[in-house]
Amino acid sequence: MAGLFAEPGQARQRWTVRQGRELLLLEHRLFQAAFSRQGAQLLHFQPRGQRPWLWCAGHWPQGAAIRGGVPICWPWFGRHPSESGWPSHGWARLSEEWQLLACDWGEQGVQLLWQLELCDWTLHLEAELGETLALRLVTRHQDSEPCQLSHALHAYWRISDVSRVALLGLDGASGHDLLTRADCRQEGELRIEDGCHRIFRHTGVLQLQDLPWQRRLAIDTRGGANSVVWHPGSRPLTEVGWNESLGFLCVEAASCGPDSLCLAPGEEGVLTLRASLAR
Ligand SMILES: O=P(O)(O)OC[C@H]1O[C@@H](O)[C@H](O)[C@@H](O)[C@@H]1O
Repeated sequence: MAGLFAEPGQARQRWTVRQGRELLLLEHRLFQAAFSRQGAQLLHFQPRGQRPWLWCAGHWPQGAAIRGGVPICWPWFGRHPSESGWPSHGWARLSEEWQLLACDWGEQGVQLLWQLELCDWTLHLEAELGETLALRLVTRHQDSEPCQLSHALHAYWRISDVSRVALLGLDGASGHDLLTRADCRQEGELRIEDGCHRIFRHTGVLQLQDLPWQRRLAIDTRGGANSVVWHPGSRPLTEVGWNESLGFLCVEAASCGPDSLCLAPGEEGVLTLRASLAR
């Protein structure tokens, strides 16, 4: 996101266009942040005096999802359960139809409300940015029948080097390892050797410890059913260089797989993700 905030005297909130995407830039006394309208995706968040908390790829392919920040996976996570041609992780992160309904400034931060209406569905993303970061995704539908939903806030956390960080708070948690296709149980801290894709049936306040950067982020995945940890390891990612991919680890809040939701008419599906600097 280098250069986005470089112009002196700019407004504290403004729209700009980068790589064909409409971006909302926020310049608050406590932080800088950027959202793309596509996907209502928080791409950048940096409290003053700190390193950025979120990683984002330098190149954003046209007509595809932006890899980085906090993509919203919705209304399904991963592959669609029955439609093999439908896009991975759903439509929300591809849509440019998101509307910004509110952006309220205060001394302690900014509260934003984004909305996407799609067929019978209404999706809201509530964001509270200040010294900490909080995202809340709320799904409603108007169908007369129950609807299936899986979703994730697929955050790409920026780190010094994926081989040098540890994720704490999952000791004893069980889940499913999608790389080995076997159930798994975490013992002690989680370190990434060559890739990771585990869906834990556990949520909590996880600590992403980054010793080279002397930083520990507390990532709160409570509010969903799962914590997901993903890194591609040596598997190449389209248009992301090898060195670039060492700089993130995805730690996500989700409800997916066997923990997907079945929303009765009028029922809301809610997912939250919060982060703060651990003291
Ligand atoms: O590559 P995408 O569609 O942005 O999703 C990110 C990753 O999400 C994970 O859940 C998938 O298992 C990976 O295969 C995928 O690469």
